[in-house]
Amino acid sequence: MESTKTFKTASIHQVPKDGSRLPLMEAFYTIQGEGGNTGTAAYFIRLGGCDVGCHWCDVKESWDAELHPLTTIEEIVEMASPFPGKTVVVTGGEPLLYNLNPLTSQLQENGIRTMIETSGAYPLSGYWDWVCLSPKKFKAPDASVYPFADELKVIIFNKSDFKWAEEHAARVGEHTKLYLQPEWSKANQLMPFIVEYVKSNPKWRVSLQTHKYMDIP
Ligand SMILES: C[S@@+](CC[C@H](N)C(=O)[O-])C[C@H]1O[C@@H](n2cnc3c(N)ncnc32)[C@H](O)[C@@H]1O
Ligand SMILES: Nc1nc2[nH]cc(C(=O)O)c2c(=O)[nH]1
Ligand code: SF4
Ligand SMILES: [Mg+2]
Repeated sequence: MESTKTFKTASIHQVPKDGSRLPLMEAFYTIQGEGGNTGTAAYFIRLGGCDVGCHWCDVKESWDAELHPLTTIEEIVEMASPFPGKTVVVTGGEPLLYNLNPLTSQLQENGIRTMIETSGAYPLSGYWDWVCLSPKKFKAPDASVYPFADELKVIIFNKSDFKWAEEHAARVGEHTKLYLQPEWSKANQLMPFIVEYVKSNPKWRVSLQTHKYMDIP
């Protein structure tokens, strides 16, 4: 089964507020590499557009929404439907820039579980089976998003980030799974500190970007 697809459409656009078309950067069937669902098959839908500006972002090509073709949600759902994993991860870019209600309701109507990767910088839209909240210093999460987080995944870039991680952990629900994930370019250097932190603070778990070690998308 083909796992990637390229698109050709106009590039300058305004994303409609009704969520009927979304700027699609790429979509691919792979293994969820991070967080609580690591190791499970999922179809990733990567939407273009992000104004958070993390200097270590591993997908800066996503930031400019206008580079990514507006695609109807019918087309997106049709592309996702054949894959046996029956799970979609909506990511970006920052997917909460957009109204995700129509996309997620159509996915769920087609028997597909819906998961999101978000910084939480904007209020939640969409109907979700799993919410991964990954807060950022550069644009704090909207307060309304914390209660919906199934997992909190904090990126550790330097040692002061552990304290910052605890501030966010204090804001999520008691059933939210807590993950510390090393920033990729500093992972080797940071791992010993993350390991010691989790050993001393066992409410946290380690999350690695396992897809990068597996050399898959
Ligand atoms: C590219 S972001 C897109 C979704 C959303 N904008 C967000 O930040 O959650 C997907 C995930 O990758 C993480 N991530 C991005 N760059 C990373 C890096 N250099 N090292 C480790 N994790 C990274 C983010 O924190 C987020 O959990
Ligand atoms: N395999 C794989 N797992 C992922 N988990 C979160 C990702 C993301 O970029 O949102 C991601 C990704 O890009 N690839
Ligand atoms: S919020 Fe996500 S997509 Fe946006 S810059 Fe940060 S890591 Fe990249
Ligand atoms: Mg990624």
